[in-house]
Amino acid sequence: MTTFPEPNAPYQYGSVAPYSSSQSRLESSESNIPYAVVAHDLVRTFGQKVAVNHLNLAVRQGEFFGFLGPNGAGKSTTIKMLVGLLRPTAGSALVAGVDVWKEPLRARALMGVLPEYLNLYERLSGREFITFAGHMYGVPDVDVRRRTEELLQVLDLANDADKLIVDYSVGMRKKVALAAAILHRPQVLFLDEPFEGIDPVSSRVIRDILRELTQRGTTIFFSSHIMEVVERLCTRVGIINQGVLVAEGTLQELRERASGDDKDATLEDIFLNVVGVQNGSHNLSWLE
Ligand SMILES: Nc1ncnc2c1ncn2[C@@H]1O[C@H](COP(=O)(O)OP(=O)(O)OP(=O)(O)O)[C@@H](O)[C@H]1O
Repeated sequence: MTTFPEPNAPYQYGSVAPYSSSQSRLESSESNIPYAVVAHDLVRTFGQKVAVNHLNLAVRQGEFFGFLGPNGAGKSTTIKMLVGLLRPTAGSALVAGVDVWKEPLRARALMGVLPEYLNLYERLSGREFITFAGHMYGVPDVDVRRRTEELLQVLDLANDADKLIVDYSVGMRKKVALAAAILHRPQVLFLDEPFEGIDPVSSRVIRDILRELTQRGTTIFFSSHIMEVVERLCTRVGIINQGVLVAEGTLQELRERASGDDKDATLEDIFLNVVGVQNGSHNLSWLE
């Protein structure tokens, strides 16, 4: 039996041992696996628009968590609040037991982030950028050099490693940003649409790297519109719609809740069901 909070129910701290510096992580009362990401009643408004509406979520260490939702649902806004890029209007966020907004530097050291819009140093080469990121995280120089070369190799960037990032393609930019996000072996990795603009070969390589990271204890929290990838990789999925977390669980749990008897329902079926999209209801009158 899981102890995850119900979607959008206020997160119960009573079910989680309080964090203390000596404990260095959150632990649930029923399981010894600590929570790696906790969103507690997160709210973000932009003027009148409520982009994220009292979102409660808890992801355990080592989970591969897929965060889904239609365009404009609030995925990126949530991720930005979780990683310290966008201050919540209300609520709090913990990463590896550290309050992201109270101890931002400590929290940032524990995470890797691939944001939606990549803000890269355009006048650095790919190799320089990855190396710079490693040094920023305090990784020893010898490890930075070895890991940078390996990452360039496996991500098929070696031949372009000395080219300036300004001349990189969309996919190359994403790969170099991913390399920079994982080089310091973060405890928690946040990826906003990591597979967008990525070719099938690199996509396979990235999937393998991400799987290996989770097998070695890294928690991955990622958003994607590519259902097959989410279905293949994720141990658990959350679906957000209009700022509200409308479903959350393993694929099996979501299938049972959203599709009833349909044991063969795909994640796409479940997603469309949960966000309330009807088949064939979007005809263009002027095409008739
Ligand atoms: N800086 C901002 N100023 C005003 N409104 C914003 C801002 N950022 C996001 N929003 C609004 O908040 C809502 C959620 O946006 P968000 O980018 O989080 O959605 P998303 O789920 O990531 O969408 P997509 O899948 O299209 O990337 C949208 O209505 C968007 O217009």
